[in-house]
Amino acid sequence: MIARMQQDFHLAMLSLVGFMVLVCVTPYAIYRYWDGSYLIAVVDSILVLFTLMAVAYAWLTGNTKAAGFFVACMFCAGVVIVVYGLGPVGLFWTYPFIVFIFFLVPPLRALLLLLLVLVTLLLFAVIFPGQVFVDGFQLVSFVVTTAVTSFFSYVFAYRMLVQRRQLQSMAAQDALTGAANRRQLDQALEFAAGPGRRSRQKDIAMLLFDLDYFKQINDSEGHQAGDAILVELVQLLHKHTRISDQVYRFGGEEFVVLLEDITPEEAQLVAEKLRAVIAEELHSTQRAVSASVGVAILAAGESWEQWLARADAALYQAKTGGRNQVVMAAGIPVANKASIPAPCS
Ligand SMILES: Nc1nc2c(ncn2[C@@H]2O[C@H](COP(=O)(O)OP(=O)(O)OP(=O)(O)O)[C@@H](O)[C@H]2O)c(=O)[nH]1
Repeated sequence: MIARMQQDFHLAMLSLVGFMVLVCVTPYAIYRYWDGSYLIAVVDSILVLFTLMAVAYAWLTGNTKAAGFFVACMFCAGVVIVVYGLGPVGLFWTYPFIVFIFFLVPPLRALLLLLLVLVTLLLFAVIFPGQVFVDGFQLVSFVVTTAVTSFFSYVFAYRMLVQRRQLQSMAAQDALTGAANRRQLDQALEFAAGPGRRSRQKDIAMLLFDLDYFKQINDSEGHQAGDAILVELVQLLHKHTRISDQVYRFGGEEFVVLLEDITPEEAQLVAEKLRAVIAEELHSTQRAVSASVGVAILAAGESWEQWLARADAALYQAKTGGRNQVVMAAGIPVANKASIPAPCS
């Protein structure tokens, strides 16, 4: 449970808001029943109940966006009713509400919802004079203090969002090429070979690329020229694959492309196409650059380590067979055996 919250920021925030609502609002709901303020008591109870239901929904489905938006909208309606019902005393609830809402939805959406609440409260003030605000001075003080609180909450939430996105991309991407990094690859392979994916209709293919004689480019043209080749290679791989096909840096000058929902024949055609594109379009300042490719289709019951080892063995064969070629790994799923094309080179 803790691990899941550590991984999912929105789920953690939603759970925290749920906990705070339970602890802070429940005593008020009980007090309001005892006090005879039934409208507020019912509103408080609904807030607590529906917030807990939304948190449970987020935990069960993982859909924290919908749950957060639902709770935020409910809070908006709740705070308007509470302020209307309690009058000036209810205004105090607006401040924790402002902070809560920035934990639940993206900053701009939170700001728009807050604006909606403020406009509604001001309309109430016009339609029912004296019900929500004691006098004009209180109204102006309220508008200024909520505007300042909302603005600084927005700036803080926006900054957090930008930094979180930067951190996420740093943790997931290779800094040089922009390809997904090794950690992402390990997770993707583990997921692909895991029980959830076993029931898919078509196969999943791993294409393992290794540039040929790359050390010579580094040695003769410098490390920067080598870096530029790696960047260009990833651009080519992205350009000539589907958006859903992921490109990963396996390490050094080795890259993996995962092709989902594909047959072995199609995987071989794609690998061959990519090899040809690299041989034609990838150049250092002094020479053409080629790549060797090992292709492995995930076999039934196979672990991702075994799958990777087969792709690596096929790549080794491509290297020893003369480089600049594609080799299909042995051990392809029994169901597809009849349609396996012969190794091409
Ligand atoms: N420029 C650059 N070079 C890198 C990077 N990572 C690994 N390398 C280099 O890639 C080269 C890999 O060399 P080798 O493993 O000998 O392979 P190769 O020269 O490509 O030869 P074959 O793979 O056998 O065709 C080494 O010189 C590494 O220093 C990188 O991020 N940038």
